[in-house]
This record gives sequence, structure tokens and C-alpha cells, in this order.
Amino acid sequence: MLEDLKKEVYEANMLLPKYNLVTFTWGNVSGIDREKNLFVIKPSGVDYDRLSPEKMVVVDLKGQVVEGELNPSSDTPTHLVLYKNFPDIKGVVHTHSPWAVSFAQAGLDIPAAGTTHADTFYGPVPVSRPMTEAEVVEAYEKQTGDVIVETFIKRQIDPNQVPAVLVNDHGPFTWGKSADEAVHNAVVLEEVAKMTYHTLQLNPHKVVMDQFLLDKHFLRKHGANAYYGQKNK
Ligand SMILES: O=C(CO)[C@@H](O)[C@H](O)COP(=O)(O)O
Repeated sequence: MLEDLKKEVYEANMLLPKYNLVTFTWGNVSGIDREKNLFVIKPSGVDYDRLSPEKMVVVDLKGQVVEGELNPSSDTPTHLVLYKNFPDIKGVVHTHSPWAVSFAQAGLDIPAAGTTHADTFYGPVPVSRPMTEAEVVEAYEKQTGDVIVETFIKRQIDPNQVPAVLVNDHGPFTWGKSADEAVHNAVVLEEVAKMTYHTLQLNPHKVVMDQFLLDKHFLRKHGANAYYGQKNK
């Protein structure tokens, strides 16, 4: 079942160590088949050099394993919440990439400090609020997904325009129209986190891109149809 998607998700997972976004078995990538309403995710606790397409786990939208010998990633409930609430996405990535984790642990958004950021994230990358003790104790991974969705609703951020979040005290999640695109966004997020840290160290008075500059950049990059299409959503 879903052999092609398993191969795609396996290959996307292997990009995490390749781009130094994870250490040991940290992180995970999933991809969804929106017609079958099934998603494929990395197995939990398996070293990347021991992964294979056959070891990927298939999960339904109730969170039940429908195929696979191994346990699905411990972050499966978070991926599930994102697939249910962000209907346009088809791939999700979680990493512990150090610069993005540093912003997440500091409880800080990554502001749009330049075009490298604005090329991928059409606005600041938000950090979620700290989770309550009850949320952490009850069902951390599911609550993580709920807090991510809450962040985007409360701050009126379009997840298609800012395909990333910094989970407070934890680390980044990114997403996209495929597992590969979600990994691309995770790589850009880490680069941008590093650049922005240094930018703000060099110039603490740096004025980051406001919505007008972000709009101009989006319009320049994607054209008027895309710009006004997004605005009229
Ligand atoms: O963030 C965490 C643990 O805090 C997890 O994302 C691990 O980094 C990977 O867990 P598995 O996917 O292997 O279950």
C-alpha cells in the first residue's frame, strides 16, 4: 500500500541528516495521500541509516496504524492535527535544527529580516505560546498540534504563506505541498534563523520587513495574479 509515497517519505527523511537538521533519531518527516486519507511517517526511534521505504508506517486520520511493523513517530499526533487543520498541505517535517530551536527555546518569532526569509516565509515565523503543565502532561504531541493551529488562527496567519512554526521550548515544524517541499522549507528556516540571529547581533536596531515590504516582495516574486488571488482568499 502506498509504495510510491513510502519511497518519497523515506527519501525526504534521509535529507534531514544530509542537511544537518537532526542528530541521532531526532526529527521526522511524513507525507499524505489526500485521496486515500492516509499518511506515511517515519518509524519512532530508528536510526536514519537503518531506515528503508519498507519501514515507513502508514497511519489513518484517526491516528491508527494501518500498515507497518514498527511504531510510528512519537510526533504522529502533531502531524495528524496539521493535516486535519491545514487542508492544502501534503508533507510535514519536524527537526531539532539548532538555530531554529534556539529561537523556539527563547520564545521568539523569527522576523522577516530580508529577502532570503521573504522568498519562503511571507511574514515572521511565529513561535507558539508556552504549553500549560496540563497540556504537557495530558497528551504532549496532540496538544503541540493544537497549539500550532491556535497560533495561526489567533495571529491570522495563512499556513500556506508561512509554512513553518517554532514550537515553544521544543523546535520547528514545517510543511508544504509535498514531503520534499516541507524539507526544503525546514532547510531554509534553519538558514534564515542563523542569518537573522547574526543580523540582529550586528545591528540590534535593524528594521525588519513590514507587511508593505513583504507584499511588494510577494508581488515581485509571484506576480499580481497570485498576489491579488491570495489577498482575495
Ligand atoms: O522532539 C522529539 C522528542 O522530544 C521527537 O521529535 C524526536 O526527536 C523524534 O522522535 P521519533 O520520531 O523518533 O519518535
